Amino acid sequence: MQTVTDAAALRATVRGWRNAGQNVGFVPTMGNLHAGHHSLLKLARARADRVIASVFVNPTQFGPGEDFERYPRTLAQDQAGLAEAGCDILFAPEVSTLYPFGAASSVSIHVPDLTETLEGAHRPGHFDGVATVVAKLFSLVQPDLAVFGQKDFQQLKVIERMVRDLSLPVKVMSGATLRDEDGLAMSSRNQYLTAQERARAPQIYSTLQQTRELFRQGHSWQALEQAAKARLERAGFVPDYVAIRRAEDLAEPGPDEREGLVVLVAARLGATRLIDNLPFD
Ligand SMILES: Nc1ncnc2c1ncn2[C@@H]1O[C@H](COP(=O)(O)OP(=O)(O)OP(=O)(O)O)[C@@H](O)[C@H]1O
Ligand SMILES: CC(C)(CO)[C@@H](O)C(=O)[O-]
Ligand code: BAL
Repeated sequence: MQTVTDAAALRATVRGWRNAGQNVGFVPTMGNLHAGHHSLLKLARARADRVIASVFVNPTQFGPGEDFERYPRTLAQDQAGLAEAGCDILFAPEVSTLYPFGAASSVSIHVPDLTETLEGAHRPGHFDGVATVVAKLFSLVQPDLAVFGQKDFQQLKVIERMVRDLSLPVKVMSGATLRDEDGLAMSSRNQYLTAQERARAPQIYSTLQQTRELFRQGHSWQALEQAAKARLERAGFVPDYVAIRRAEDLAEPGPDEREGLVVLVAARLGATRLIDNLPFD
């Protein structure tokens, strides 16, 4: 596996592959890779002749006071894991490659509606940063398909919407959320948890599961949101939201709507903010 930092070198290699009739799969990440990322790579590998992963801690998707500085950067370890997982190129650009005019002066992509709620409401500007950097990465890598995790459910919807609205020639695919044995969704941020917090963290997933079970038994989604929030608070979390939404567009369901819903949560445990979700169908 080659590690490439230079955009022209990346383009030249991709052009060579294309001339040889090979298609390209892409897995964008912020690094500190775990089995969840590797599962996305495997999906790309199964559907593309060549696979590129990117590692880039994107400054424009972090708000003031968020963890941009302390976000774990483990490039050597990531390289080893990606090579083993059958990645052809690791693209690890400098900030100046993605933001030639500086991050603050970048062209910015705003996906309306979908980004005004949930993560977007609690992390203002976050999805502008995500949409912008993903569009830039797509432009540099020019993949035929790109794979994103369902763990970042709203992010997946935002990217699908951007790709469709801008007619980008990329097929967006998604991979299921990989979890530790006790149910905690794998995430680079889990390592911020103290041992005591780590022991409590699986209650996010058990709360999602209980919410789905009670929904299937006929409880109303409004009552279940309140119950799940209270349960998390009792367990020592500070929830930003627990929301039952339409999976398709993240809109609030109608009072009697029972199909195609998903429960999404973001909650703080000490200094760590965790997100997770569970589709009801
Ligand atoms: N547990 C997981 N299972 C499957 N995909 C995942 C998982 N965690 C992250 N991903 C996906 O991997 C891609 C890169 O995500 P990212 O590098 O932010 O990883 P992360 O571990 O979620 O980090 P963070 O803690 O910052 O959210 C995204 O498409 C994300 O949805
Ligand atoms: C898609 C992404 C790589 C853009 O920086 C990031 O938001 C992530 O890792 O999910
Ligand atoms: N995995 C989503 C990226 C972020 O939280 O910034």
